[in-house]
Formats: sequence, C-alpha cells, structure tokens
Amino acid sequence: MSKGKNKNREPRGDRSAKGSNGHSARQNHKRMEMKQGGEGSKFPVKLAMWDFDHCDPKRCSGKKLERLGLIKSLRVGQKFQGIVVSPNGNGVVCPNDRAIVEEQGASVVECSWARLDEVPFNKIGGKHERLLPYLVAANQVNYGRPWKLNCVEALAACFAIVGRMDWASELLSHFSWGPSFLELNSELIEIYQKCTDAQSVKDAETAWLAKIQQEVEERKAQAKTDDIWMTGNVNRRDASISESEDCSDLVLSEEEDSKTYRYDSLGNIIASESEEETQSDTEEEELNDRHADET
Ligand SMILES: C[S@@+](CC[C@H](N)C(=O)[O-])C[C@H]1O[C@@H](n2cnc3c(N)ncnc32)[C@H](O)[C@@H]1O
Repeated sequence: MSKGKNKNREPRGDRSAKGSNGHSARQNHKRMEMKQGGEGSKFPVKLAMWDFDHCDPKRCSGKKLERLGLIKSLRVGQKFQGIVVSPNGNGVVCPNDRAIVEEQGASVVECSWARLDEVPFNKIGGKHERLLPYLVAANQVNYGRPWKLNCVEALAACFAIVGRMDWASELLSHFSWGPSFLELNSELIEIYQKCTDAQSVKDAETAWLAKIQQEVEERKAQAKTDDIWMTGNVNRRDASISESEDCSDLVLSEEEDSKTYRYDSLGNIIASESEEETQSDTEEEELNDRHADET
C-alpha cells in the first residue's frame, strides 16, 4: 500500500485520542517530525550532507548517520538554508546562530581532509557557511587532533555551541566514542556557549590557545627543573664518577656540600687559589717522584 493512500487513515489504536486539530497524537507527532527534521527524518531538526564518497563507508560517520536515517544527502548544485559547517566557511559558529540552527538545521561536507581541493565548494554550501573554533576530535581515527573533526562531531559541535546540548548528545549517542567528544571539550564548549557573535567566539578561542601555549611552556620549564633534580647538578658532580656508577656515590660529603663554588661562563667550576696551590704541589711532588724513579 502506498504512503499516499495511507495518509489520512487513523491509526488502529485509540481512535478517540485526537488533538485540538482533529488529528491523532501519532499523526501530530509525525507532522512535527516532518516540519522539523524534514520528511522521514528521525532527528528533530534538518541534517544534511554533500557526500563525495571519499571515505571508507565502514568508518565514515556521515554514512552511518545516513544509514540510521538521521541525515539527508544533498546533490552538488543544491544549497542548504541552515548552518553549513564547512572548511570553506568564513566566520565561526556562534551562539547567535541558534535561531538559524533551530529553524533550518545544520549540514556538513562528507569528504576526505586530504582531498578538499576536489570539492566544488562554489556549487555547494549556502548563505550561512561556518568554520568551527578550536575543538579536539574524540573519534578513533583522529583522536586528540584539534580542528579536524569528523561529520558527526562537527554537527554536534555546532549544536553544542548554540546551546543545544540535547541534540549534540543525541547525535553522538549513536557512536561508542561519541559521548567522550563532549567530555573532552566540555570546558571549552562552556566558554563558547557564553559568547554571542562570531568575533566573541574567535576572541575566546585566541585566549584559550594562549592559555594552553603557556601551560606547555610551564610544563617544559618544570620538566627541565625535574631533570636537574633527577640527575643532580652537573657542575657539582665529580668528573671521575661515571654515569654507570651507583647514585649513592653522588652523595657529597658534608664538607664538599658546604663549599661555595665559582663558575666560569661555561658553567665549569673555577678552582680556588688554595686548590690551585694544592694541585701544583701535587704536580711538583709527582715530577720529583718520577725524577727519583728515573735516576
Ligand atoms: C572532511 S570531513 C571528514 C569526514 C570523516 N570522514 C567522517 O567519517 O565523518 C569532515 C567535515 O566536518 C566538517 N568539519 C569538521 N571540522 C571542521 C572545522 N574545524 N571547521 C569547519 N568544518 C568542519 C566539515 O563539513 C568537514 O568537511
């Protein structure tokens, strides 16, 4: 039986459960789905993608969304009214995009990152093409990599930034690693959600990048300090002690430890005058001994 013939039939269940518009609850639910996610969509808002078949269908998140009936494929030449999350975007997704997302949905470009130059960006897209700000991938292929998200992460990121965490979570729930995307980026997502326009998201991104850069510098400096504590101060090490010797040999005597040293510009210890005298006395004695041996 065709869909059309079935269109105005009441469901077999409770015929008395009709809404104020005279349709059954089930019919009204179906009408809401069609209004929001588009015909046949199982998602509350329209999801779409241009699929260039670059990826392994088993690993491709866009294809999986399609198999689940959550996303619609668009042809080259077709434009999309909602937010187009795209490497070709100008400006980033921001909370001010919420109304567009809620009314028109979101789309992505399913292609390989390595083959972006083959994508005819002039024949796809729409009025609201956007980049995503700094976020880190949690998928198994690119785990930990910033910016290069897969399609489901990109859509979820768009929903999360505009404050639709419910849609972000729902979409990601179809992937075993999915929920970890929101966990991994939770702090940053909260920061972006507090922004307004694209510029404020860019500013938040810049501040975040400066913060993580500073943390990297601090960790490097800390690692250097830890290294010195681990190996001991090389300037104080007795040159006669080899690397392979037991660490307990590096413990300095109290007398040695209380000495103050002077260093040259290369960090070598400069022998004190008394030490120089002792050294030359020893050299003289050695020479005398050798002379005595020879004679
Ligand atoms: C290049 S495809 C790779 C898809 C991958 N093969 C998969 O399994 O989903 C990822 C798409 O997500 C969107 N996307 C991901 N990260 C993005 C970012 N930082 N800015 C803009 N769009 C992004 C774009 O639509 C992009 O084309």
